[in-house]
Amino acid sequence: MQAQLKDTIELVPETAEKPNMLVCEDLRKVYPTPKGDYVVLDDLQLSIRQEEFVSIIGHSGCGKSTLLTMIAGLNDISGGKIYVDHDQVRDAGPDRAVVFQSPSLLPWLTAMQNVMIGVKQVFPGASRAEKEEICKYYLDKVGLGNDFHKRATDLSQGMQQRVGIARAFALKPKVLLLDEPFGMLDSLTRGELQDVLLEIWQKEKITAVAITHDVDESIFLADRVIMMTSGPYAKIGDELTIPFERPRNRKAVLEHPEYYDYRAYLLNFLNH
Ligand SMILES: Nc1ncnc2c1ncn2[C@@H]1O[C@H](COP(=O)(O)OP(=O)(O)OP(=O)(O)O)[C@@H](O)[C@H]1O
Repeated sequence: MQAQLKDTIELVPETAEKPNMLVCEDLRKVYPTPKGDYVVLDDLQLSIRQEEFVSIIGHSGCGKSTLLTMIAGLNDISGGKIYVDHDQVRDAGPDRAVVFQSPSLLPWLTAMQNVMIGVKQVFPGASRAEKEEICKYYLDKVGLGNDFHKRATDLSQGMQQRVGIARAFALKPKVLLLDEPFGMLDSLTRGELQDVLLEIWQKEKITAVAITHDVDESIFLADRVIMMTSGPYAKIGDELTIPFERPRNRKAVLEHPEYYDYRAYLLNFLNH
């Protein structure tokens, strides 16, 4: 299989059984710099189905985080439109939860209190017991069932990122946005957290978009890998559907006869 750069990636028309959850239309981002305007993204088209898990790969600096933060409503859009569940994105909102590389927990608060901050905002009408139930449920799911009351500062980096994942899912968002979520972790912890993420995602079926530099991770997580061209004027260059059955088993994925073809296709894209 040879990776070939497509001229344009068109928006895929949605269907009744697979409606779009996230759409980027003619998206453009320009950063003003002392040397003049820098056009990071231009004419970018992307549509992601409800319950789909998409990975985004591309060279460093091509604009992946810019795209994700624009979807999150944390970064102004210079042109085009973004829709989540058919509503136009104008600023940040609880329908989009973000997991960054560093979870940025409040260090003096416990794991539970850190998750509770968002839960209080999203479920203001729920009783204290109900809110605690939500926090405990997701902390338990990420493997912190015995660590609710540990302060963030006393948690390892991997445990802190587990809290970050619990915090994001606890908001019950429509779209989960992950920006290199495991980039700072050792490979063993990284693998463990990929499994944790997929296990909860499998249950919740929240539409998810994950940026990663790791080709193997992009395949393991996603139903579709989106490849971004290098900037400036970056756009979606190609995409690859990953048809492996779910729930995914790492060993089965690695042993799948087509695994190395997919891997080679993605590496070939990145090397050109
Ligand atoms: N606030 C800003 N002002 C000016 N230029 C910026 C700003 N933020 C990002 N850039 C530039 O925009 C380009 C895209 O940055 P971005 O962080 O989105 O890329 P990326 O693909 O996520 O990179 P990486 O993979 O290294 O994290 C880079 O050239 C970066 O230097």
